[in-house]
Amino acid sequence: MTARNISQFWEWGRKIICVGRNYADHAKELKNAVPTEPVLFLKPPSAYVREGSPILMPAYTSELHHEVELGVVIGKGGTAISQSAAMGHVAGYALCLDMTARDIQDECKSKGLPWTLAKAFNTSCPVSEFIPRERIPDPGNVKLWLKVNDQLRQSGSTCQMIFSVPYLISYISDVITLEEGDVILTGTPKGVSAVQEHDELQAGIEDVVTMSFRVERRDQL
Ligand SMILES: O=C(O)/C=C/C(=O)CC(=O)C(=O)O
Repeated sequence: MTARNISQFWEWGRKIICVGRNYADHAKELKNAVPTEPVLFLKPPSAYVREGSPILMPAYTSELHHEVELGVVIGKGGTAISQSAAMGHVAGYALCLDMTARDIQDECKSKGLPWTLAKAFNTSCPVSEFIPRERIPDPGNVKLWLKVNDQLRQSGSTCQMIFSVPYLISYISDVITLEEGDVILTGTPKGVSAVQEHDELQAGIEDVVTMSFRVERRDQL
């Protein structure tokens, strides 16, 4: 799959499967137990936003958090993919943000409700350009960072992930068939924090890609 085709998928929309609590330090900073199995949730394709458009903070949250993540772009679909075959299904990568309405997520957690309002709103998944797989030879050794208004907030490496990319592809595809153009968000390292209207977020994968987004407030919803 070419970079051009993949960017079309983002415009047409494919599903986004997210992995929560995949870094022990982040699980602990939110006072969660370190998981023994991947924690999964979904974002719809309408969550994607590309550079040049703002992240729209829903009116119902007063605590919007950034979470910087490595996104794995699926190039060849499959069900019940083995770990040994998993990397053959990867077209490439993207730098992604999992924007999270933390106050709403906490409320949902306390009521035993799903996280949809907190995680799946429009523009909750800012993404970089497509990164062909050759540019990231080892997805288990990728340095990620995020700054808010030029101040470093997150800095981590995918070597800290609890569940590796091949494990996640295998685990997810047992439950949800993966299709060409799907993206797996692999979880965030520690350092998540709140952003405000008019903040500028910059994020990067060291030596590979950078991206920036402005936060604006959405008037309704
Ligand atoms: O359980 C919580 O309080 C929060 C979990 C998350 O938001 C997890 C992630 O999205 C992540 O770890 O990347």
